[in-house]
Amino acid sequence: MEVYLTEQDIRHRIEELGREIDAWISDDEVLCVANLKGSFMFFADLIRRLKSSHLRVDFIATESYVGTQSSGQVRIIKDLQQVCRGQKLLVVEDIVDTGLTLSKVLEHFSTMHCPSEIKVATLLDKPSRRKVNMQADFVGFTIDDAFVVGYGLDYNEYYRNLPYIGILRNTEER
Ligand SMILES: O=P(O)(O)OC[C@H]1O[C@H](OP(=O)(O)OP(=O)(O)O)[C@H](O)[C@@H]1O
Ligand code: HPA
Ligand SMILES: [Mg+2]
Repeated sequence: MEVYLTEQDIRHRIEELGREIDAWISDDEVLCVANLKGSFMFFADLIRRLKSSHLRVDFIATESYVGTQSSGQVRIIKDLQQVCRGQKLLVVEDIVDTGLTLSKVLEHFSTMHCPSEIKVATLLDKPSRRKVNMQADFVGFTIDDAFVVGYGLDYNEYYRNLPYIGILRNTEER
């Protein structure tokens, strides 16, 4: 496995992102939402950098990938526990690739919930593979077109436990 982003690279960037996101939250109430499963590690590390005392967390889950390919059908398999009303909402993603997942998630929040403002934080952005025009507000790293795993990201559910982000060159690797 080729290492693409080390634990230290990730930690340093999250400290910077935390400061940017704190400035946006200001003194307002915020609901931070992890889109599972991929974002669980980033989410845990990011929110512990945030200083707000008006911060709550919740989780949604989506599914669309088989192997290295998006099926094109994004299913929301878990929603928030409560309706989000009149507060800032931060969606936390591990990666924006084709943009299909983020598009579905934002549409879901704007139709089923009513936050005062929505922003998106993603650890990784792969703009070369976009199928829909989507842009996150807070981006950790803009990456090239390669299938990455680790730090929450999977290939057929494996590799999520790696503490770094690696490039899976050969899908026969495991
Ligand atoms: O921009 P896209 O091309 O839609 O890809 C990005 C999404 O795909 C992955 O989720 P996946 O569907 O694999 O579920 P998982 O988080 O459980 O791995 C990843 O965690 C993002 O949520
Ligand atoms: O590069 C990726 N790696 C893992 N999961 C993903 N989901 C979308 N893109 C990726
Ligand atoms: Mg996945």
